[in-house]
Amino acid sequence: MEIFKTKAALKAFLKPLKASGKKIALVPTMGALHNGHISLIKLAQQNADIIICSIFVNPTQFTDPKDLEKYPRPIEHDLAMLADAGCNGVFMPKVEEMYPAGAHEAWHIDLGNAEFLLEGEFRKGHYQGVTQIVKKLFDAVEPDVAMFGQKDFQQVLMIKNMLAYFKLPITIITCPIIREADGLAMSSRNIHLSANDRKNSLVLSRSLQYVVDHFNEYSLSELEDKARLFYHNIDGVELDYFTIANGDTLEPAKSKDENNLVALVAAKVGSTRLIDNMIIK
Ligand SMILES: Nc1ncnc2c1ncn2[C@@H]1O[C@H](COP(=O)(O)OP(=O)(O)OP(=O)(O)O)[C@@H](O)[C@H]1O
Ligand SMILES: CC(C)(CO)[C@@H](O)C(=O)[O-]
Ligand code: BAL
Repeated sequence: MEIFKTKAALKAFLKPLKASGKKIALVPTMGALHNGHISLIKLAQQNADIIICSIFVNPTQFTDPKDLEKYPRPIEHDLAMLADAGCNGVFMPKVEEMYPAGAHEAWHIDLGNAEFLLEGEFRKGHYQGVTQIVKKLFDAVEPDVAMFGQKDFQQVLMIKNMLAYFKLPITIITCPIIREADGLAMSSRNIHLSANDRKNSLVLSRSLQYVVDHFNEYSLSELEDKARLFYHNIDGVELDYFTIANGDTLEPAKSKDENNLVALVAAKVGSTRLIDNMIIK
């Protein structure tokens, strides 16, 4: 497995591979890898010949400086996991490589109204930062396909909108959420959960599963009310939102007859903010 710290070195590696017709997949990550990330690598291997994983904790998408500072960075462990999974190359640039003029580089594109909903409401500007770095990663790799996890449901929508904005010829593949045996969605931030937080964290997947399982029994607002009740009286858990939304627009669902419905949740468990979702239909 090759390791690249500069765009130039990465491009030099990819050039002959592209010339010989190899299909390239990019798996963008912020590191602190777990089996959710490895599932993206495995799916990439089914869809391309050469897999590049990027590891970059992107400062411009963090709205909370403490969150950025304490983001886990176990790089040796990450490299071992990627080598084991058969990843071909790892791109791990420094901040200066991606933002030569500094991490305050200007960027603003129209991502549509969904930018301002849900995560966009709680992490203002987050998706401008995400699309800014993903565009830079796409420019560096020029992949045929790129893999993203459904766990960041809104992120996938925003990246597709960014692709449409720049008319980039890249196929986005959305990968299912990988969960711990008890239902908690794997996430790099789970490492921050105390033993008590870890127990409390199950409320996210349980409330989502409740809505999926009882979808035919109640109205949309009853389902949301019942799901939100799961969060009442749990010490140390603070619900940001629980919503049943249209999966294309992320606007609150108006009718149970809509085709593409998804339940999405974000909650603070102890001092760790977690997100999760389940597709209803
Ligand atoms: N449990 C999971 N199942 C499938 N894909 C996942 C999972 N967790 C993360 N991913 C995907 O991996 C990619 C990289 O995500 P990232 O490095 O931010 O990891 P993360 O675990 O989501 O961390 P965070 O704690 O920042 O949410 C994203 O496309 C994300 O959606
Ligand atoms: C896509 C991404 C790597 C951009 O920094 C990040 O938002 C993530 O890990 O989901
Ligand atoms: N996985 C999404 C990246 C973030 O939380 O900033």
